[in-house]
Amino acid sequence: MGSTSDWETMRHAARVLDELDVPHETRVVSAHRTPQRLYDYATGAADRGLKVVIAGAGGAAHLPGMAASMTHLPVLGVPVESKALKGVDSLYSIVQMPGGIPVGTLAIGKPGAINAGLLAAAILATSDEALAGRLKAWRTAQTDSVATDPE
Ligand SMILES: Nc1c(C(=O)O)ncn1[C@@H]1O[C@H](COP(=O)(O)O)[C@@H](O)[C@H]1O
Repeated sequence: MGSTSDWETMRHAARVLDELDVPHETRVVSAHRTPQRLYDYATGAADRGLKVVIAGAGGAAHLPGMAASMTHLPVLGVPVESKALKGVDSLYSIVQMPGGIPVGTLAIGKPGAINAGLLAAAILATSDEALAGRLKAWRTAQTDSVATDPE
């Protein structure tokens, strides 16, 4: 994520990964404030064994796109809700990538972070049957938790 202030949003992605028992790491890396850290992180990600990158940032959210430009790993972008423009700026910054460098862009804020965790797990589950089973169980539990009556 681009800032420690994004953690309130991005912790929901980490929580989902915890629930699915998917090993992961969390880092603050900013294209703007720590460009060398971003370069080192993105160019070294695949060699370190990472399989998917979730990048959350707000405002002029260049982090996901810049990360995607420096790794062939799938990059999922989460637009963090900004104060001034409610995250529409973040969304547009992340989603409008030029053809050739994809970022899989999720919804603004908490739902996007949750879904980034689930989508990362789904990507990993294509080559991990045990994880696929845990993902199915997670979805079943969610279905079972939805009340039929609003009261
Ligand atoms: N969008 C980016 C990038 C980046 O794209 O590299 N680095 C920081 N930021 C964003 O700036 C917002 C405000 O950050 P502060 O709260 O630290 O001032 C955060 O949402 C962060 O993601």
